[in-house]
Amino acid sequence: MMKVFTTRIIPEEGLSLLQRAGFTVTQWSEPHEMTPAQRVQFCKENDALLFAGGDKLDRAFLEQCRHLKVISLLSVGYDNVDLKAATELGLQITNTPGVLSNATADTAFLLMLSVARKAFFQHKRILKGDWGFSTPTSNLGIDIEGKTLGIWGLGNIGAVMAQRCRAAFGMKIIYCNRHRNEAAEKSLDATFVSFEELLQQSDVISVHTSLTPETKDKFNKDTFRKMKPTAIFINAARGGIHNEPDLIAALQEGIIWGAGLDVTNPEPMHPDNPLLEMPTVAVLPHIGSATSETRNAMSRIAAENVIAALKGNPVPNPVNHLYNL
Ligand SMILES: NC(=O)C1=CN([C@@H]2O[C@H](COP(=O)(O)OP(=O)(O)OC[C@H]3O[C@@H](n4cnc5c(N)ncnc54)[C@H](O)[C@@H]3O)[C@@H](O)[C@H]2O)C=CC1
Ligand SMILES: O=C(O)C(=O)CO
Repeated sequence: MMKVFTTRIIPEEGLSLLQRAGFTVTQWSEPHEMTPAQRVQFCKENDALLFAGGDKLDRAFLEQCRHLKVISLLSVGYDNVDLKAATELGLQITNTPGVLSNATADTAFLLMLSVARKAFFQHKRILKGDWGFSTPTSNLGIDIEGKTLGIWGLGNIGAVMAQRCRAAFGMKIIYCNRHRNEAAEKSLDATFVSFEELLQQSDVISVHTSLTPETKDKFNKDTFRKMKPTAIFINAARGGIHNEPDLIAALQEGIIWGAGLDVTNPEPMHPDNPLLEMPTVAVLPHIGSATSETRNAMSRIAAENVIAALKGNPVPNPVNHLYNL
């Protein structure tokens, strides 16, 4: 009987699919990470790995997994995997695209509105017993209605964020992407702009690219300086895309107005991070896709990738070919 190991407890939908397909499934159920040695051991004892969590899967680890029929990621992001090494070693890697776009875009939307209205900060004031004496000039946020949203990375999630913002707030949509997306331009009335124009014209910038050598640290001292002093920066993609010390400085010096982060660098964020005390900042602990419906759907897709690989069929969601993008 073929054996599958999952690096976290996975939702019921994916688990029961694997079991109904006749595989023996072992799950890591401890509330902490396994050691690297345990991970290698589990890999050796199984035929497929269903990988949840952002740990690095580097060449040294992958070399010990050559016998696996697939490493099925329970995520759309694959930046934690050395895809070049995996491909050279003949290891199939798969992901779970599409099903988490709505939930993740909703998280970006939640952050945008929370920053604009300083919601997390106001909540913390109440917790501290500081409801305060309200005046017509206190507790002011900013309106989102009619403002310009700049999407960096108009793929699956970026397109949903744009659609939500256009429908809810009549925002003007501009975007910068590796390729023009003419369908989205029509349906969202979106305008394709250069990265420089995106920085200069956006009231809100929402980042939805993958993390690659090209996008790493793209938001830094220099790029924040090109943004409006009233701008809000949202990142629900990967923390490595912004330079965190530069973001802190940009907010402290009033170079930009606010930031909403579902992803940080590093994760977890240290509780003493100054971002957590700033009124115009909202931080979430990487919960972009964390709804019951979405995580169930992700587990189903991840299980389908495992089942296809173990039955010798083409996997529905391969990512090996993306390593040079
Ligand atoms: N916060 C969270 O929990 C989640 C975060 N994510 C992150 O969001 C990312 C995007 O996910 P999807 O929208 O599903 O992927 P996608 O592949 O549909 O979209 C990514 C878009 O970014 C563009 N892009 C990539 N590099 C670029 C560059 N250098 N310049 C301009 N555009 C570039 C691509 O052309 C593509 O249109 C994932 O890679 C993942 O890291 C995804 C799901 C949940
Ligand atoms: O899918 C991803 O890439 C995530 O970050 C978690 O859903």
